[in-house]
Amino acid sequence: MPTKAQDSMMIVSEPTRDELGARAGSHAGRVLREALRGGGTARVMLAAAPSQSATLAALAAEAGIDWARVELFHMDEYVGLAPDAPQGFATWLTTTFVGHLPGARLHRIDPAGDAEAEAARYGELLGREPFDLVLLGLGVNGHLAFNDPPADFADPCGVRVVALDATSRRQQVEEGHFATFDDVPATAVTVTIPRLLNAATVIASVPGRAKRTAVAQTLREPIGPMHPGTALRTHPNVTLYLDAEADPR
Ligand SMILES: O=C(O)[C@H](O)[C@@H](O)[C@H](O)[C@H](O)COP(=O)(O)O
Repeated sequence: MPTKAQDSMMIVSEPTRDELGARAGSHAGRVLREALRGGGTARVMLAAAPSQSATLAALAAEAGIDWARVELFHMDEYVGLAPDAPQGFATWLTTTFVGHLPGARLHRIDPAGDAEAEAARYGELLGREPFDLVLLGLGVNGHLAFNDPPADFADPCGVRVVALDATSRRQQVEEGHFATFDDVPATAVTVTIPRLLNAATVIASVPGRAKRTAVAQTLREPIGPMHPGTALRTHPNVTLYLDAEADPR
């Protein structure tokens, strides 16, 4: 499919979710092989969500990546879940992705315990070095990680505790992760937008009809806090992978 620039963002539209994943995963594989060339390490920031499944599956199948030299982080976690709860984002990532990669290390955000202290700890761990690669999705409300609108594009903090808005919590019920709205934790630890976008390469995987409005807003609305996804247009190296259902054009 043709690609097209929107502001500085490249857009790749594929017919299906699996084709989107194959294309985004192979892009991520190229970025990682390049980052690892010369024998160093690479730092990768991950979203943990169904929209990422096809991309992560394709990336896991990529050849020539020494996962023992890749440090993996995740961008958000619910507050108050048991550390092994199936809804936990670190647990989901371990089961679907990291557990299949020999030698890969995921730095987990701990959902139990003192959330403020955990946000501070994780922020320290991330430090200020840019990520080599960020793989992210877009919420139904346009969020990046758990930065719901209005999102702070200039947050001086790297990781913080946030209240989840109703759309974000409903999305989790609609996707089948929780039985009821009240079961979805009301707060989360999230990497902030400036820290998330402090990255050499950002690959956004956004499949599905439920995301079409959020994609349209991300592409067309003025850049600003009410549409967190518009922050992607401020970054020089973002590729947005869509499937036909998500593509509003
Ligand atoms: O899961 C995460 O790590 C992030 O909180 C979130 O930003 C997510 O990537 C989008 O909400 C898309 O989520 P879905 O794939 O569930 O639609």
